[in-house]
Amino acid sequence: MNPSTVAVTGLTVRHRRTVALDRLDLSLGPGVHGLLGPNGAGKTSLVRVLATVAAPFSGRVELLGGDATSHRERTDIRRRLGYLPQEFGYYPGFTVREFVAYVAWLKEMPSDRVPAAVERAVRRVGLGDRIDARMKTLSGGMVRRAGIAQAVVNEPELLLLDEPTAGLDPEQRVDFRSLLRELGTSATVVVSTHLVEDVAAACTEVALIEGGRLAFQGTTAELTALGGASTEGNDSTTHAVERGYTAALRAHRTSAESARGALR
Ligand SMILES: Nc1ncnc2c1ncn2[C@@H]1O[C@H](COP(=O)(O)OP(=O)(O)OP(=O)(O)O)[C@@H](O)[C@H]1O
Repeated sequence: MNPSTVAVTGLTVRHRRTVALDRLDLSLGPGVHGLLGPNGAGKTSLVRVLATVAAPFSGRVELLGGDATSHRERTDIRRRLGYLPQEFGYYPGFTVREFVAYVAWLKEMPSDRVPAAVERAVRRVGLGDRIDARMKTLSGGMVRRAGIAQAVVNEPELLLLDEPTAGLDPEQRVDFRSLLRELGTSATVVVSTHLVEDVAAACTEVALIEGGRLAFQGTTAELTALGGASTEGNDSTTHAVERGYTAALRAHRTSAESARGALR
């Protein structure tokens, strides 16, 4: 069995006729992994499979040493992972405490551990002073933070965050990135994001997806190095990670194009 927290082989995900992921192979271990790619690349499709809320069309998905396609093993995997979807629902009349406790209950956490775990999770996202406020009274950014709290309440070994910083104010983003770094010292954290600042500040590794295939995987430093010295734009505004991202995408497109050419 593969020792990685996430071991995906030949993963294909389809939405009717659209192929969102195309025979993807990916292994991830502890650390903070930035999941990058253009709009429609397949990031959300991948995160949803890793969160076990969507089923693959084909391929193998091993999470935390278990087979995610096996009903029995999936239950154990779900207890041990945390997931923040791009959009999530909640009962508007619930307080933040009730919302996070409800998720702890869904994760089948021992009930004597829940109250302290809920308070810790809510404090970690800087919502301690609003813990007894109703969800419907929170701002969009605060709802997002409550969403992050529910994702970390069970101290997950695998944490999946789909665009977690969308809607957070700059100060909260800075705090959130330091929380990510802390979580990544023990857990495998996957963060889908369009913000290169998130990657530069919090991610140790990067997986870049395009057209449902892996275009690049390596450390953030390796991605940055791909960008080389800037020859275009103003260096102070063109971030080094952004240049690496663009260079990796272009290299992937060129090699995909020559592979297609060889087949013609
Ligand atoms: N429910 C759906 N029905 C049909 N097609 C879908 C559905 N969800 C996603 N797709 C398609 O699958 C592909 C991958 O979409 P996905 O949402 O995984 O990409 P993404 O990388 O998360 O994009 P973004 O950065 O815009 O959030 C796209 O072509 C998209 O149009």
